[in-house]
Amino acid sequence: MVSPSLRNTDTPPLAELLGTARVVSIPTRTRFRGITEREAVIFAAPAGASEFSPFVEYGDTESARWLAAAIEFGWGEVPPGLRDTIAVNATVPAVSAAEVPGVLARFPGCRTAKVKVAERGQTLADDIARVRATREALGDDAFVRVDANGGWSVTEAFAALSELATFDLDYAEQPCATVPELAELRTLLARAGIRMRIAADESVRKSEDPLAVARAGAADLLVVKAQPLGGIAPALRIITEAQLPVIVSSALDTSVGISMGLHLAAALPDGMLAGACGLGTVALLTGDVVDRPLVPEGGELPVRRATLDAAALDRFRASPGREAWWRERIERCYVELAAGS
Ligand SMILES: O=C(O)CCC(=O)c1ccccc1C(=O)O
Ligand SMILES: [Mg+2]
Repeated sequence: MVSPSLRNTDTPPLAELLGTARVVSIPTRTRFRGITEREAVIFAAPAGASEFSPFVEYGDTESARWLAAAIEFGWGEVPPGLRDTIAVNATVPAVSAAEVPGVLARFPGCRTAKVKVAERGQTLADDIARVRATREALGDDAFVRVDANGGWSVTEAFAALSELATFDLDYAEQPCATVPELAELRTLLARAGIRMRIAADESVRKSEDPLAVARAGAADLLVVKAQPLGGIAPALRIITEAQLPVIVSSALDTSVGISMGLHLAAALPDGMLAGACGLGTVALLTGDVVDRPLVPEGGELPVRRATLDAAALDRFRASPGREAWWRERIERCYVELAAGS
């Protein structure tokens, strides 16, 4: 992993960082990767609002990269944008098939949907029903993807994707957890004559070496998230080196973190984007912290910074205990970054 450092930005002192920080907790509409409350730190920073929102179970070393991203976006510069709108996908959590139309309705105009599969406690039949409902709702000319979050073994993935292939999938995201498993699965699918592109997500954003999956030829495309990779500039470096098409996605951010992803997607030269980006996820939250939430309209989002809404920051303010927890986490991550620079 490119070691995160504070070298290339105008790094604020810790006191300034903490002084501009607001901790919020926003309920999700439906459970998403076990989450029903999305906690985030929002910085009212000089370059514009910025966000720090590593998932609560992540360790400090991993979370420090998310802090480097927040500092870059709030105190540094964003690269020039090459487009001013970004097409986004609908994100369908592991809901029942009957709930799929209601979820899709939150993503007006989206002609691409990404469906969560391999959820713990569910079966392949549940996945098939959810994917079928999505394909039926969107029609044959839409793009439908699945995301297993590494939840399948190679055998399970091969069996599942053999069946799901009948729905003409755009790609399968992180079907298995490890790079060797992804490589083995691709070989098995090719041998069986099943055309199915494989996207790597966790193998990029949670790996010691985000380029290992590309080097191993274990994926057809990469899902890239700005916060976990340490910011827009580090993500662009990884994309350039990987030489694979990419989808820019969110980590269930508020509109502030979504704006970071939009600026990354906007900086990518034509031909590097593999399709609609996973940046429509504000639609999965019950609220937001900005004036004009970055929710999809006509299947796309405008590339712009978000402006904070003071009343919303108050409304979603986290409890004093959670606020103290996040402030201590920022301090620990800041120390890790300072040590790395
Ligand atoms: O890509 C999308 O459509 C939305 C983002 C998403 O799925 C996600 C959100 C939070 C954490 C993990 C993931 C993921 O892609 O695995
Ligand atoms: Mg994913």
